[in-house]
Amino acid sequence: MGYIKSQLVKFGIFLSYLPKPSWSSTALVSLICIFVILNTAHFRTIGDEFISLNKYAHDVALRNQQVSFQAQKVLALASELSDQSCDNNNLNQLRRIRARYHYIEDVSYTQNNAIHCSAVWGKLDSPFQLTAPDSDDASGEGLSFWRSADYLTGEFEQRTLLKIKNVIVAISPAAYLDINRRSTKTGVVMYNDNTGFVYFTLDDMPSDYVAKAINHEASFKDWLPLPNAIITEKRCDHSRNFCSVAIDRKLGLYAKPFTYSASLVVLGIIVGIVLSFVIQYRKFAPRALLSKLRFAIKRELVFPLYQPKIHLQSGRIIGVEALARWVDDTDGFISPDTFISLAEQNGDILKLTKVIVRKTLKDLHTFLEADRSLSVNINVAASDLGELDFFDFIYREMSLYNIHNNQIVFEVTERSAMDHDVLINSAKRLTRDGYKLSLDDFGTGFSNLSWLSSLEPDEVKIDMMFTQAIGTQTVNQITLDGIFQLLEALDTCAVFEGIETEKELEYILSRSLNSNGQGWYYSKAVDRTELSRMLKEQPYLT
Ligand SMILES: Nc1nc2c(ncn2[C@@H]2O[C@H](COP(=O)(O)O[C@H]3[C@@H](O)[C@H](n4cnc5c(=O)[nH]c(N)nc54)O[C@@H]3COP(=O)(O)O)[C@@H](O)[C@H]2O)c(=O)[nH]1
Repeated sequence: MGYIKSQLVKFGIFLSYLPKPSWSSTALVSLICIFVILNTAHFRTIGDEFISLNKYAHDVALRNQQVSFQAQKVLALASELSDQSCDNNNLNQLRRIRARYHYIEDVSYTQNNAIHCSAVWGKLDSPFQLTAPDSDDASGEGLSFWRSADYLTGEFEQRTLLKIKNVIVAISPAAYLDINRRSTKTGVVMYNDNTGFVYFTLDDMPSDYVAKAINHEASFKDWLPLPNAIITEKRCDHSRNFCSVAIDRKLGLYAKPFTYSASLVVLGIIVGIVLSFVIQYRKFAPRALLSKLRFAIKRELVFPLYQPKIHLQSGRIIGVEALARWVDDTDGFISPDTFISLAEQNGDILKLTKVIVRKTLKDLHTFLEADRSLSVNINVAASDLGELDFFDFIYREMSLYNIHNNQIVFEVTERSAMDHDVLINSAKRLTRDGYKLSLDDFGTGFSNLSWLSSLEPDEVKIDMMFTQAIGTQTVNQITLDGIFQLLEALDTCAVFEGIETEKELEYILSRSLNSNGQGWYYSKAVDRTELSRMLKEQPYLT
């Protein structure tokens, strides 16, 4: 119990962190979900109903053929008998005929619609007078038809009767009983296609639906969730003008118990609420991260780690690159690619740069003051350089320490578009003040030859995609060879980023002895304490 309770509390805390959707949007999304779920269930049910009605109509039509065949056969055989005297011999003949056709309950002889004898009831003491038939000669075969006539069976028992000449057959009441109709709300009308005369109806066929069933034309409207919609399946034997039409009333959800629809509504509400939370989360998660980032910048919770920059031939650590890191209380480590872009896109990058610059100078000033050949690369977004405040800030921070300006290398990362002239003027101002300039990600989209000629950087950083292409026989490898040639012609220091293997290091050294590099082959970014140890030990010296 205690465990469940604590999990519930945790779940409650988790929910409280989620961005809450408004009531109106939740209601709207829930309504849409209810609509979709109800309609989907409705269409599925109607689809099933169509299938089962089709089968039912087919079975009834087949049975009609069998019943009609048997009735005609019995009528013909009985009328062909030479002896129609109703004596025992004649009755036994009738019984033998009837026994062969199980959809026929009885066969009898009449005179003027008065029955004198039948296979089941034998010779009657006095003739049994039938009511007038419902239809005479409806099929043009001299046929009389009673839908439901009082028959010999007794009071309250009616039979469907067919008569040709003086012979009457009574259709067995069980003739259609075994047809499976899967739904209690389906029924059948059997009628004459020519005259519209209704022979009889089966199953659930209210009288006010008879005409509707006969006249119904199938259309897409049958699928609409309307309370009075019906679907029908018609089968006709045109040689006899005989049709049967099966009808299903109360379609889709109208056929289901109220609790079924109610549970779908509840499901729609639940799905709607969950969906609203998901939508809200998707919509506001970046905003939530941004507000957390702003909080982290304000509280100076972002911090730098330092990746050593090595002179590749000697293995000496000649500098470091300050790389921003952010570990959020709830989300944990957030990649700089994510939060730097977020800060750039939302106008917070300068504030972030300032935190990193302030912390870097504070962390490293003793190392920089102790070794004047040591430098630190600090990433600045191009947009930072367009801000006047940036220069005042740098001036103020640098004045706190005895660091030479030429020990600071500003690495210009060009992610957002920036006015070319503003960037060039700012870069010139930095170099005039004695700072060094590094062009980051050289060889990629924003950092290309045009920037190289206009910014005149002290250092170019060759993007790690070229380093990692070494030995791959790819376009990047070919481009890298071109970059080596370019570097030979220029008096610019090159730093190869992302060196991960000895093979990469050897290749770079084989092409350019004086290059610098950094990468996981040497070290990932480390904190001040680890850096201090590395600077003292110089572990990569060859
Ligand atoms: N404007 C600012 N941009 C910054 C700052 N801090 C970082 N960044 C930029 O964010 C990008 C991602 O940085 P990060 O995840 O820190 O990745 C750096 C290194 O960790 C990574 N690296 C270094 N060596 C290797 C290696 O051998 N293999 C490998 N797969 N990755 C390696 O490369 C990133 C350093 O990139 P670069 O700056 O181009 O030298 C990145 O673009 C940063 O620039 C900041 O304070 N401000």
